Amino acid sequence: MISVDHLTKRYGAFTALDDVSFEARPGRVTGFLGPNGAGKTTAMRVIAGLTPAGGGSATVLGRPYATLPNPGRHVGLLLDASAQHAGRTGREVLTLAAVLTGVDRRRVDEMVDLVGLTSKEANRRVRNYSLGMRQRLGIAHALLADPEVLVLDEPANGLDPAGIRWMRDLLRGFASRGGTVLLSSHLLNEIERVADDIVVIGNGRVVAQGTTEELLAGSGTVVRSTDDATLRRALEVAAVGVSPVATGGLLVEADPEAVGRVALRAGVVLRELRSGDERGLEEMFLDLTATSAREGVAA
Ligand SMILES: Nc1ncnc2c1ncn2[C@@H]1O[C@H](COP(=O)(O)OP(=O)(O)OP(=O)(O)O)[C@@H](O)[C@H]1O
Repeated sequence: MISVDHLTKRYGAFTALDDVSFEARPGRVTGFLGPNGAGKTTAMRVIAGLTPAGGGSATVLGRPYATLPNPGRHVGLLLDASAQHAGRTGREVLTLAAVLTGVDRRRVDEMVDLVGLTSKEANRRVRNYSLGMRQRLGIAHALLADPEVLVLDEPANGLDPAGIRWMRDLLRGFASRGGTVLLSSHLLNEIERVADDIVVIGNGRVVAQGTTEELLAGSGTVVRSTDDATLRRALEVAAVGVSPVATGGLLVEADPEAVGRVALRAGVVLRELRSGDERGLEEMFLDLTATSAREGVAA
């Protein structure tokens, strides 16, 4: 369990975190979303005791991280995949961490295998690792002591599609065994697929939070047909809210079955019919952070 309670953080006159409160619960993956500079890393650093809070508090397993006995055994951190000593091999990084946290060294090989690094790669110096390999090493490091809590800042960054899927399964498995996962990401679709709960942050403030289901509810149906104009008129006659999608097709405020029935009555052939969830989070994310997004500011 991670509890963040009315957290504030200022750098001079700049407010990086403004009264941020949320929880990441055991048995669940909590996705932490926000545009560049929103405050995600700052919040995670405060949670991990690396940056002092200006006000409010952050606790992990009921206590401030710094007061946990042997915190490395309880909390796996991946905050900066490039922070590992570049001159050490991956295996040395993990062995040193095992010694420091009192973990059986045999875990090192297990973790190397688990994250998909070959033995040869594990014996290579970290300075010669690709970004994806650094992330894999960082995940191995975070999991080494078999912690109850994972705090991961952009762990999918640099992973290839197979790696992203692997990490998704790994995090789901970790949570299903009762673990707590807090992960930040810009990959909205990825968060949508992996997270049970979502916290959206913009300009240092929490702008939305809830279960993924709650946040995506009511995101409607996306439909494409051979005659969108006719379908649109038929939907409007049926008093259903409908708007065009920039990339083609229509977004309809009704479930897929209702849309399919209207299309059937109108004699329109459908080419695509799906729940709007997939684009829902992106729309929500862009809407909620519109005032803080750089592109919005520049426009
Ligand atoms: N040590 C610092 N001194 C001054 N400002 C800082 C410091 N650390 C972070 N900031 C500022 O706080 C804000 C939040 O930064 P943070 O790194 O938490 O954002 P983020 O949401 O993780 O962004 P990104 O997605 O780009 O990594 C930014 O405007 C950043 O410039």
